[in-house]
This record gives sequence, structure tokens and C-alpha cells, in this order.
Amino acid sequence: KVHHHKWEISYQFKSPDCLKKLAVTINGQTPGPTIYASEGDTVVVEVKNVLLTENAAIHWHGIRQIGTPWMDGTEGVTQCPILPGDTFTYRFVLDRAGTYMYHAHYGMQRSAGLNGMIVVRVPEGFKEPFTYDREHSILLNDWWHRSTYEQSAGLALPGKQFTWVGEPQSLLINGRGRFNCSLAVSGTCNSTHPECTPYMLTVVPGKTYRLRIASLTSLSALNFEIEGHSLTVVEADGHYVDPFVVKNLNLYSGETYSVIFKADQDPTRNYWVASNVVARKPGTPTGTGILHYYRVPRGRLPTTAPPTGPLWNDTMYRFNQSLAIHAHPSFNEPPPSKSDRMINLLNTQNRVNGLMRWSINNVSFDLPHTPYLIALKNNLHHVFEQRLPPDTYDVNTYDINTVPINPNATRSNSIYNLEFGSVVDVILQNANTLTPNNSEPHPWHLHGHDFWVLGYGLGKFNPELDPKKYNLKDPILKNTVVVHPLGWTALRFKADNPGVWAFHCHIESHFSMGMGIVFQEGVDKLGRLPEFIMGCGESKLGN
Ligand SMILES: O=C1O[C@H]([C@@H](O)CO)C(O)=C1O
Repeated sequence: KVHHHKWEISYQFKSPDCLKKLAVTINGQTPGPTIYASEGDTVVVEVKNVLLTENAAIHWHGIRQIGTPWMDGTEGVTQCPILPGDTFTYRFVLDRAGTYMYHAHYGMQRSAGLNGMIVVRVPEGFKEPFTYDREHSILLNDWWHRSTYEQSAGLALPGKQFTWVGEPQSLLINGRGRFNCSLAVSGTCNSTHPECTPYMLTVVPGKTYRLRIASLTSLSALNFEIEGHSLTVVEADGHYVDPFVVKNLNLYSGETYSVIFKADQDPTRNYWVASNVVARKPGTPTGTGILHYYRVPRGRLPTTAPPTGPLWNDTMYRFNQSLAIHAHPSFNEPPPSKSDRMINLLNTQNRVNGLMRWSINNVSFDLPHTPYLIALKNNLHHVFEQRLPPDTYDVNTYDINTVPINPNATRSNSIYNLEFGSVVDVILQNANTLTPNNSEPHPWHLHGHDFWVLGYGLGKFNPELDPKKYNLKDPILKNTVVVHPLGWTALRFKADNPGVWAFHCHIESHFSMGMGIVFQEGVDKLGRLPEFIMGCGESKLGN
């Protein structure tokens, strides 16, 4: 089946948290419309950019783009940006059932509101390993009042002028939050604006619900909770997991989960649906929605206080929840027992020529002007640096527990060449930032593949001992995984999807400050590239 969508991307005045500001919308909406389809279906999205003065590109997060790497929507990697006034038609196959997302992949445009969900149902006749009466989707986000232009310009200021984006003003649940209007300039905030009425999830007592929960935050790690109701986690990033019960669920930007819950509490009252910032000192009120038992008046707020979530700095709580996730026994696809290559990636905060940057093995990433996919396929070798980036860092001497002694790094747009069909291990190693006694979690997202999560650790990865503790029996497959503060995460994937694929921190400001790398594999296996991805830099049409 083929699903056709026509989208117009434009700036509109929106009040997602009651404060009016410009947002990037799809057909006037933020979040954009949810795409519903089934496994194996084709989705065609005609994207018309009517932003007038701003480029665009849309990434289909979690969709592997098998055989269509030019549809990945990653500006600078797989395509030229969509120019104002232009229409770009994305066309791709939904390779697997599950919960996915889409969002802008150009500058910090995702934070301006260009985001939404993709729900891929199982093919007819297929039985999922759980049952439920109804399902709903929940997209979590964080929201700033400063424009993304002001934010990215502030991040690029030198020395002491560097201006961090700071904590978000609001947390949004399905695009709805609540700013305290008494703190706003008069006339800019309307606490009764229909766009900021809390999200309401109506339930019938005794029924069972599947919630597809996705996080597209720009910065925040979140904890999600439904007051008084336990959640059974059944799916992560499109893969069934061995069900486990939680009171609340930690989600990092770029992750999706399905949870099952039963409306089995006192049906004469409503309950809070809540999201809270974790892993950074919160400066944002709890994001709230309402779980509405259908006989209770819709607008009746719970008289209880909204859940405040676990302690924000309880790293062990989040670490242990990461460890609790295993592949579902009936859907387990164990990884290859050995890898062909190990890439050890040290994550550090640096200063490069006076600018605050993030680096991987001391290289801070810059996107090229000519997209890699076109450059590689058409032998335009001079458009990005040909020297290969390092596979490791100085493992023996680097102290991850202190502020780097030499915070300098280099900027580069060089990329990793993976042998087609090889098995690659990546160790993400976290470290102290430029602030004493501080390390922040980073959610890493890989385009074009799922990877097995072989293990997590706290402290420095030990290449002799830690691989012996890998879970090779039932690790989950994911496309986004967190590396915990001062910890490491080990993953394995097969480089079997011809194309060029970004692998980066899903924190919008961190990627724009260089926190990412790019892999290429099997580009020689691709046929002629479509011309509509070209036009920028040296990728002139017809090249
Ligand atoms: O990139 C970042 O910058 C700030 C801080 O380190 C400097 O203000 C922060 O928390 C980040 O994640």
C-alpha cells in the first residue's frame, strides 16, 4: 500500500505552552500529523518548503532506508537542503512495524517545532506478543522561548560570550505545555489559549491501553509517569522487549517505547500524566497532561500534586533501568559473536579556537557543504577532508574523571569508511565536561541501522575485561542509546546498508557543536543517485 501526504512547512504563530511565538509547522501544526501505516507499506511525502528564507530537510528517524539512502533526509550527509519555494518528495518503505518519529535535520530546525510521529502497524495476520484494547501516541518534547536562531548564534559566540541554551521553559506532551503567564511580558501569554489546554488521555475503567511514547527533546532526558498506574514496557525503538514493569520510564531524546497499562485505579477521579527533567539540574516545571476516567468531568484536575519523578541526579536509577531491558525471547535476534572492528569513541567537551565545541576522539565534527553521499558516489574527493578520523583515543592516559588538561581539539568533516558487510563494535566513552565534577548523558542515534546494545558500564571501559561481560544472548536492538554520565555503552552493528549514515548525539545543541561522526559503507553498490537530492555546493545537477 502507498500512503500519500502533502506537507507545507511554514512559520506560524503558535502557543504550545500558552506563550505566543513563531514555530515551524507542517500544514499549520506542531507537532506535525502522525503518519499511520503498516509494515511493508510505502510512504510518499511531498514536502513543500514555504519558509521563504530558510532551508529544510526531514529525517525519518528509525526508518532504515534500505536501498534508499538518499531518502534519509539528513542535510549535508544524504541530500542538499530543500530551498524555500521548492518541493522535495520523500518516498520510502517502512521496513519494520514499530514506533518511530520524523523531524527536521537541518541546523536546529527540529527545536523550532518540525517534528512528529510515525506509527507502523504489524502486517495483517501477525500477532504481537501482548494485547490491548486501544492505543494512543505520546510525543514528549522540551520548549524554549528564544528562537532557534538566537540559540545557535549564542552557541557559536567565542570565549566568555558563549551563550548556553539553558534549561527549557516548558515540557510539552503532544505539543502542549503550560508556562506561568504571570512571568511573561503582558500580551504575549494567554493561559486559556486552546493550543495549551493539557493533553487528555481518556480511558474506560478496566480497559488496557498501549501507549507509544517518543521523545524528541532538544536537550532534556525525561522521566515519564502516569500517576498511580504502573507501566509494562513492551517495545523499544521498534523491537519487542521482554516485558518489565516500571513506575516511571526514563526516555532520552531519539528513543521510543511502547508501554501497556490498565485503567485499574479509582474511576471517580482523574490522574496526572507527567514528564520531568532528569540528569540535568531541573529548571523547568513538570510537564503535565491528564489521564481522564471517562465518567469524571473532563476538565477536573487531580487534587494531588503532579509526580516529581526520581531524583534528577540519581544516575544509578537510570543506569539500572537501562540494564533491565532485554530482547523478547520469541523475537530475539542474537548478534554475531565477534566483530571485525572496534571503534572507541571518547565524548568530550572542548574549546577550539576559543569556541565551545564537543568532540569525538578530539575531532569536532563539521558538516560539508556538498553532501557526502553525492561527493562519494560522484568522486568529488576534494569537498571533504580525506584523512580518516581516529578509531580510538589515548585509552591508557586519558583521565575521564577530571576536566580535560588540554581541552583543545580539531574541527574536521572527515568520515569513517566501513567495510561493506563487516561487523562493527562501537564503544561510547563518556567523560567529565569542562565543568569540574560534571558529566552529562548523551543519547546517540545511528541512521540507517539498528544496533545491539551489548553492555553499559560506569567508569572507563576496560578493553580486556569488559567485552567478556557483554550480553551476547539477548541484547536489545535499538537505533538510539544513552551513554550515562562518566560511563560507557558498547554496541554492535552490521555495516550492510549501502549509503552514508550519521551517528550523533541527539541533543540538538550538541550536534550543532560538533558531537557526531559519519559512516560510509558500500556506496559503490548504489545505482545512479536521483538528481533531486543535488544542487548545492559542487553537487550541481547532472554531476
Ligand atoms: O554544551 C553544553 O554547555 C553547557 C555548559 O557546559 C556550559 O555552559 C552544558 O551544560 C552543555 O551541555
